[in-house]
Amino acid sequence: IMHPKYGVDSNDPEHLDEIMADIDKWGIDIFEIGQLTNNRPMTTVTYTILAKRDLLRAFNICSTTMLNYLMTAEDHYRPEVPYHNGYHAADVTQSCHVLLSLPALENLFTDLEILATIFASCIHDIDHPGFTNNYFITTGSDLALMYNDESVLENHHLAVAFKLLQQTDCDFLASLPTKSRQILRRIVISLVLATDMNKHMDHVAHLKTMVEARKLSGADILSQENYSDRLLILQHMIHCADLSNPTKPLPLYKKWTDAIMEEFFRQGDAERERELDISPMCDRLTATVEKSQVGFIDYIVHPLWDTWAELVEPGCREIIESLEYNRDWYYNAVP
Ligand SMILES: COc1ccc(/C=N/OCC(=O)N2C[C@@H](C)O[C@@H](C)C2)cc1OC1CCCC1
Ligand SMILES: [Zn+2]
Repeated sequence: IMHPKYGVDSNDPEHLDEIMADIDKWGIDIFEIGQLTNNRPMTTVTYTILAKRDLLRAFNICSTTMLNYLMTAEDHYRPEVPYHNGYHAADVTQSCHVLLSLPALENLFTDLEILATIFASCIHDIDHPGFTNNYFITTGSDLALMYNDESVLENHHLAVAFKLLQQTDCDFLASLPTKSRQILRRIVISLVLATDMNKHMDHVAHLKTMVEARKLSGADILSQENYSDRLLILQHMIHCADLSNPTKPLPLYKKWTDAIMEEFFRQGDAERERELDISPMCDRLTATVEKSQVGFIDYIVHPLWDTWAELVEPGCREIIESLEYNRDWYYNAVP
């Protein structure tokens, strides 16, 4: 049977055509895609990317099954959560899609590794409750008990995503040979676990090591990477995509900031209510939004992206310029 062009119906197909023409570009308007697809940005973006990369055909994936899985997965993101919802999943998936196409990474990854990266991106925050790992650990939640305080949310996202494959007509991996399924599952697990912010410093440290190694070896391409280095590059990539909001066009970045701050403030409200210490940046009564973003960029996002940009030189020049422009904008906006 035939499906709509982007996998989902639209109230304005011509306008959706215009927006989706930018699917390979940094800075596509994910919010606009959601408005044109009745809040299905994740299904729309992921299906379009998999079809465009010919991965559905390469792995003999039935479109209907793929769409059943994606819509079911998107239904397991919580629309009432301001930031960690289907829009963020679509954003990280599309951002990884663009990074996978960087010239320095051309022909580096197998189709299975690319399928795994796109799949990991679209489910990496599934069923996110809108509170941080630390909140679940300090409140002694069942989730923290289940995962022994270690990457609590990330383990939960993985368990939910793989469990959904058992639903009727949702196992889009059914026709993959067992060996390929095992390899894909290994990669997806390592990529989603890599989105735990506690791993941030390890990402930056390893990226710096790889940049230095390339300077010493003089090799200008990453082709000779062995399997473990290739997997590490994919882990750094999804972490960069997860922290890419400050590198996007300012109008989009500001929407992401409003969303994450509302999510953090609701956590702060819950902590105040429960007479717990209010987490940093989560107190809506004392927060300094602009200053927090300058700090977020200076201490976390810029060090990460600057090192990534050096590794994939020169493919991320414009992205870094956008980040530095946005940093100055927030710096000047500090009251
Ligand atoms: C556009 O802004 C953001 C986009 C995305 C994120 C995502 N952060 O990672 C997930 C997360 O929940 N944590 C845990 C928290 C304790 O620390 C966080 C630095 C990371 C944070 C953003 O801004 C924060 C940081 C400064 C002001 C609010
Ligand atoms: Zn995320």
